[in-house]
Amino acid sequence: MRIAVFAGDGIGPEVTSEAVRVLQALDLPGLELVEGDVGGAAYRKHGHPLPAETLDIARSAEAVLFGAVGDFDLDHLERHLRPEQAVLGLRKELGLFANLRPARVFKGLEDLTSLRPEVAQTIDLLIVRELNGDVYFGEKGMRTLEDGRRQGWDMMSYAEDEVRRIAHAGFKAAMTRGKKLCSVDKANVLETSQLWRDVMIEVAAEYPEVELSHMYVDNAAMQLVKNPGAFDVVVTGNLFGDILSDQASMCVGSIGLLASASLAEGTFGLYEPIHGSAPDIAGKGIANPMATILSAAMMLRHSFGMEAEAVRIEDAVAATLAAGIKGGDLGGSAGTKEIGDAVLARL
Ligand SMILES: NC(=O)c1ccc[n+]([C@@H]2O[C@H](COP(=O)([O-])OP(=O)(O)OC[C@H]3O[C@@H](n4cnc5c(N)ncnc54)[C@H](O)[C@@H]3O)[C@@H](O)[C@H]2O)c1
Ligand SMILES: CC(C)[C@H](C(=O)O)[C@@H](O)C(=O)O
Ligand SMILES: [Mg+2]
Repeated sequence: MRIAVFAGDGIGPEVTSEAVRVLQALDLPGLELVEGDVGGAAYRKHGHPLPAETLDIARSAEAVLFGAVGDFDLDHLERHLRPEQAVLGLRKELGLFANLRPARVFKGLEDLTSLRPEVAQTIDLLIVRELNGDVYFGEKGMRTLEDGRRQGWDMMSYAEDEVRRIAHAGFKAAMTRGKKLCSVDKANVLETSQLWRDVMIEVAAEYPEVELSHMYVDNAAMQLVKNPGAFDVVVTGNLFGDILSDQASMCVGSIGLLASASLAEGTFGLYEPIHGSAPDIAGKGIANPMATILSAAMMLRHSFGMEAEAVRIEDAVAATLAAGIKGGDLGGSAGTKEIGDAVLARL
């Protein structure tokens, strides 16, 4: 079990080390952890946010555990040298096109979300976010017009095959859950979304048991807080999925709880919390490591087929929360390591 560990910037190393402690506590056969530099930390050391040796480590591993990247002090750099390019580069280079972001309410947190408890407790959804295309990876640029105004642009596009493979990921996920798939787009305005919708309808023919619906992203943002229990699996593009998943995190209590898996075809995957490097709380030992610990559980399930071990971790996190051990993000006072200790004790 060769796992690359890329802790990154800000709270990345703090939350990643708790997830590593959890993996080590499980006595996994042949567990080998290989660290690599990413993000601002890698830029400062190697002059690049995703050095070739880091990419090599990722390619030599069966899975990657990723913390977070981002460093506001490096925002002046050219875009290709900024810390965020590490995660974007890994997603692209490793063909990680399917990003699974589950959100459900843990027992004991119903009163702590941004929703009314009776609404919050209905949530159990999965966002399947396309991760290799959209406006993220289209041609982009900045220029000065003749009249001196600056203009920036980012090309939004999807090719049919890119939509088709994420559609299959969405339908397959729905088959393992409530058999409801809501495709979120902006087809009333965007050609990209019209193609997206057409392909979703085409692929639906291969999954007759799954009920496919379509929703515009603005309505989806509203329904996510009004009636989130109506969603089972949501499949959407890169940008919409980024935004909706942060929103979903507050519907279940905190961004410190949402894990994710970024998957290629096959079993390889990169696993990371959906949150960033949180510079405002970095170095204080107060970040919630649960999203990263839950990402490690997703890794055991998807990349190593270790369902029982994944459930053990998820149950230990749930039991920790049920015991009232919470970080500041959930109105509690437990620090990063204390939360890690509590999860370990319950393992
Ligand atoms: N995948 C990634 O590596 C990733 C994801 C998102 C943002 N970023 C980067 O992170 C940097 C900061 O971005 P941002 O502030 O917009 O988003 P963020 O997710 O880092 O933080 C948003 C807010 O949530 C809080 N928060 C986040 N994670 C938390 C945790 N585990 N426990 C408690 N509180 C937590 C932060 O303190 C902050 O107030 C930027 O450079 C951004 O580009 C990276
Ligand atoms: C850091 C950034 C590039 C990234 C994204 O937009 O995908 C982040 O917000 C995420 O959700 O993983
Ligand atoms: Mg995001």
